[in-house]
Amino acid sequence: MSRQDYRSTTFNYTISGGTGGGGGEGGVNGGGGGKGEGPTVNIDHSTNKIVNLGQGLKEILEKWLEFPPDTQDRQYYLQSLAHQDTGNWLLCHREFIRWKQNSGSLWIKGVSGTGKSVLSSTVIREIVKTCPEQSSVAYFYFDFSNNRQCLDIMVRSIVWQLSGQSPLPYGALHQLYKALKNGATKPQHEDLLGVLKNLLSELDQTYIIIDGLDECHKTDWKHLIKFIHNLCHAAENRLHLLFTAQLVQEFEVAFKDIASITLDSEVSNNDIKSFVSSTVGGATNWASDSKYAGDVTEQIVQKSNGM
Ligand SMILES: Nc1ncnc2c1ncn2[C@@H]1O[C@H](COP(=O)(O)OP(=O)(O)OP(=O)(O)O)[C@@H](O)[C@H]1O
Repeated sequence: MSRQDYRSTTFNYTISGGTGGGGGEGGVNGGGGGKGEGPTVNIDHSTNKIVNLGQGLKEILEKWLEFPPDTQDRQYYLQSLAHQDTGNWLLCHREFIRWKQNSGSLWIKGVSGTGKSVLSSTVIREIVKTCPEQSSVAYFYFDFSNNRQCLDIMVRSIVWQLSGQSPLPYGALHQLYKALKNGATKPQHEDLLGVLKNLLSELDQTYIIIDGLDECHKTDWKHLIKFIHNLCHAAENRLHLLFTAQLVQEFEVAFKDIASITLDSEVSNNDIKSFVSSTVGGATNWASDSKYAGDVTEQIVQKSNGM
């Protein structure tokens, strides 16, 4: 359903689970209990956005999904590492521009340490900054250090982020919550995939960026590959999916038909040079002397071999 269709639709919400009213005045028999009231949802009909989830529908759904991480912490951290202007080569790359402007998938691949995660954060910054207001963005960093290595956590996080950007925020998720006995049952992988497909069909241009597929638990790889393939074929024409991963055989085989950019020493040398030359220039020893700085930078860049 498009945004336009929502404008002419009336939504009836039945929400259970509110708090009962206070007890009545004590008498010989005690007073009657107050009237229970469910959480209220207010919809701004000019935008069809939920403006107030009343007594915590959003919180109820978030808890039901076991608090999906939004990984903004990782985004901020990686952007703090990115040396100024590094990654610009990618933003100007023909394949990247094609991906940004047209729906489809793009795989950024490279061995460990070639800067895939930092580049992902640059891509996310670029998309958030430059894409039209009606587009939606969700991202996830698989990450050993934060124990974010499960496919299930990634799916919950992406569903949660996109739910908040839907024309009817959290509507599809709330439907699922109701269908699963008002949250008595936890959603299965397939349930969440159904919500994700709904979201993708109702959202305008949607950008999903997933960093570090190889950092997902290997036991989940089979399902992860299936998930990526499903996304590639869902919601024709409106999903832009970018993911990064090391060059492992399983991914090479599974994603052989997906457009890709390989990070090798050739493409990353300019970024490395920019970083090394600013570090050498700021050194407090002989290396920063203009007589030697150029040579020192060249030697380090050569020895770094793209990492
Ligand atoms: N653009 C950059 N500016 C400054 N430092 C960078 C940049 N890119 C990478 N680095 C440095 O290199 C390190 C490794 O980068 P990153 O984690 O992005 O690589 P990766 O390819 O994702 O590695 P892995 O596959 O092992 O996860 C970073 O922690 C950072 O110190």
